[in-house]
Amino acid sequence: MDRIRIVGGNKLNGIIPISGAKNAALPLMIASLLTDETLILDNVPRLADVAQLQRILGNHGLDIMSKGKRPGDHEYQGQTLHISAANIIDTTAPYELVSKMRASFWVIAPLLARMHVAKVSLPGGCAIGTRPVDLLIMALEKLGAELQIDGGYVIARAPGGLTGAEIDFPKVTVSGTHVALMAATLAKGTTVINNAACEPEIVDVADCLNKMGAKISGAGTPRIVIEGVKKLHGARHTVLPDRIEAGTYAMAVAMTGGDVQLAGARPELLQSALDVLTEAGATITPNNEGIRVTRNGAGISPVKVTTAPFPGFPTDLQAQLMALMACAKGSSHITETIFENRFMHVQELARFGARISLDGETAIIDGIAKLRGAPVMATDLRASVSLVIAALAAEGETTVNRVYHLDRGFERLEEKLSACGATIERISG
Ligand SMILES: CC(=O)N[C@H]1[C@@H](OP(=O)(O)OP(=O)(O)OC[C@H]2O[C@@H](n3ccc(=O)[nH]c3=O)[C@H](O)[C@@H]2O)O[C@H](CO)[C@@H](O)[C@@H]1O
Ligand SMILES: C=C(OP(=O)(O)O)C(=O)O
Repeated sequence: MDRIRIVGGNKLNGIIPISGAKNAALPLMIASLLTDETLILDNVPRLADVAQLQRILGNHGLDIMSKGKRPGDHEYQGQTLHISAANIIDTTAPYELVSKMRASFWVIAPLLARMHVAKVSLPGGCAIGTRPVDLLIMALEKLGAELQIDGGYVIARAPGGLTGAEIDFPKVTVSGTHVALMAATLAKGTTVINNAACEPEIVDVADCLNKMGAKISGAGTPRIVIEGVKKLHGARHTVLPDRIEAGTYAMAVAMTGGDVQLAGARPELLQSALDVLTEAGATITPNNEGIRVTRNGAGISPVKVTTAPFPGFPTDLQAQLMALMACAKGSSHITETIFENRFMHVQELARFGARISLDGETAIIDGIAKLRGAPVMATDLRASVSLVIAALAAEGETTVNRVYHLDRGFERLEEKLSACGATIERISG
């Protein structure tokens, strides 16, 4: 199993190119199931989750062609995928494939919408809470599907096709919104999604679906209206930049000090995180090429932050902020409201000497002057990268074990950080 070795203490200086967003690329790839024509996706990140979804889509009978680099392409340019679901030969998504990645469960929506039948294993994904799918099932039932759970599979049928309906989510759910949105595009009549997630990745998927001929309005607001159409067609779409990757590197710079340009990052996608970083003492300068992050001299100030659905502070940056606050001059409070068990990084950060206590859904972090490197274990995707951030600023050497979690969501992490002066290497095997 690969490990990452980091020797801390170097400031980060240089340019970090921001990749396409994992959490948009995955549902966009899944949306290709809705049409028998080719969907072309540009700026798809090279990630383990993307490769896994390619396997899942391949199992349904999709042809996926990945275009290689062309002269003049930037070394970090994302890949272009040509995905064709001309023939769906299998409407089952098996446990062996789906259990590795939560988003793969979402294939249930386009399969039901187009094929009127789907059998999909209950999902896996990051161990950050119980993560039920009751609201996804509720949304599909509202659209007229019959669902039952048998042997760990959700078996869904809609013999006459789906029918538009009013879907009221009792809580904001990204997965629920993606599923309802995709299913409703081919339903008969109009669907209204109330209390929809407003995350930029939802907007990106809705934009792509509209290019494919869907009739969606209101994406990015809590009320999305979808007028069902008979058929969708092919389209070409560029995956939006990864706001979580951008926020992660911004926190790394705030932690180590230095001056880094996050090339291609879009500030409006992570304004709440940028505001918190400014409060913590980093200087954030949006510019034409992305976002410049600097911290020179000044220490890190403590903050009080509560995670919330977009445009609030993202849960996917909570662990990284906690690593940063481990070195703040004072006591910080971070409250996690989205997932009930997203504090697995606390015990690992403690190995660096961080002083963190938990009180229900709030972590209290008493900053210390210096963390010390240690062997640590990656537990989930964002927790893993919080350990990398801590290690970059810690005195001495850190080994991060189980880095396959990182590979799910961070493209070429070691290359991007070492290009900015970090001492970081992957140890294979
Ligand atoms: C691949 C992807 O895009 N993953 C993101 C997505 O996860 P995901 O789509 O799984 O997150 P949701 O927004 O659906 O979950 C939010 C909350 O709703 C609960 N819930 C959800 C569905 C359901 O049927 N019942 C239910 O109770 C969840 O347990 C959680 O407590 O949004 C999360 C919240 O921004 C992010 O942390 C993940 O990175
Ligand atoms: C929790 C995450 O991913 P997933 O929903 O795929 O588990 C994440 O991207 O931080």
